[in-house]
Amino acid sequence: MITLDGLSKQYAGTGRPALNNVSLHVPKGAIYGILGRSGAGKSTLIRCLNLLERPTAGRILFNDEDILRFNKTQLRAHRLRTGMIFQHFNLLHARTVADNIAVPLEIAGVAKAERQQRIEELLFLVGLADKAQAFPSQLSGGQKQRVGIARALAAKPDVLLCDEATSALDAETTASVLTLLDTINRQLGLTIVLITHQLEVVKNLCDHAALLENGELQESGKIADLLVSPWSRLREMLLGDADEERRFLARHGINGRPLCVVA
Ligand SMILES: Nc1ncnc2c1ncn2[C@@H]1O[C@H](COP(=O)(O)OP(=O)(O)OP(=O)(O)O)[C@@H](O)[C@H]1O
Repeated sequence: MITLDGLSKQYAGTGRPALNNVSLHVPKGAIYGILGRSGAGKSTLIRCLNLLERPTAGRILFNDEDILRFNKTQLRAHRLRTGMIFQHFNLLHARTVADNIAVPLEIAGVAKAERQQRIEELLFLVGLADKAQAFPSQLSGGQKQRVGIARALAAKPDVLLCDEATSALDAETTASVLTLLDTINRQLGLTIVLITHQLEVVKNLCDHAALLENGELQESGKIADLLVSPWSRLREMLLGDADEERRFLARHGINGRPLCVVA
């Protein structure tokens, strides 16, 4: 579905590249978590996926099409097929919930009656059917992120990009937003790419993961495969105490203990 091939990004006037020769593959329907510390290059990477940032080298393939070769019309269509949610929600404060969700539909030129129907469906999907006429200032953080998710899904994208989507939320609200993302992935078959510095997000939601450090990809792949690799640092990071380890391994289809490590 998405392939990054030798992706690099050097911001003007900086010594070290923010991304250095990053290659990875996100299969269709995956929930792909990209982990890294502050400054690792996560935001740069996710912003390259809809060309909010333009890489300085490499290719970005969506379904085998190189988006760096898109003209303006193709790029506009690509951005509608690529929904995005943000740490601080980025809602329009003067617009109601319904009118926030309408934004991508207005950009796509969807007629008013169809827009209204789609907004109702989306509000139901994210559990905010009674909040259509509320303003963002009247919502909790978790509710705001649900509006962000509904807006990101409005134009029926193939991919949802999540930029530290739960970093501003408490643990309980984070769990409910992760459950919603999991449901959307299953029900709509949506591919999700998320960046986070929260290990818990990758543990609780993702089936694929990558680790970025100083702009370089350290490792990447299916979590079930990383868990049986003796060299995997992600494996070390993801496995907690014995009980948690048992549950986590079972979730990824690896049962029985002790963990059988294969080369
Ligand atoms: N617009 C910019 N101009 C110059 N340098 C930038 C710019 N944006 C990011 N950088 C630099 O690129 C590197 C990667 O930054 P990036 O924001 O992608 O990392 P991150 O992993 O998302 O960090 P954080 O979790 O703190 O947001 C950092 O060294 C940062 O200072």
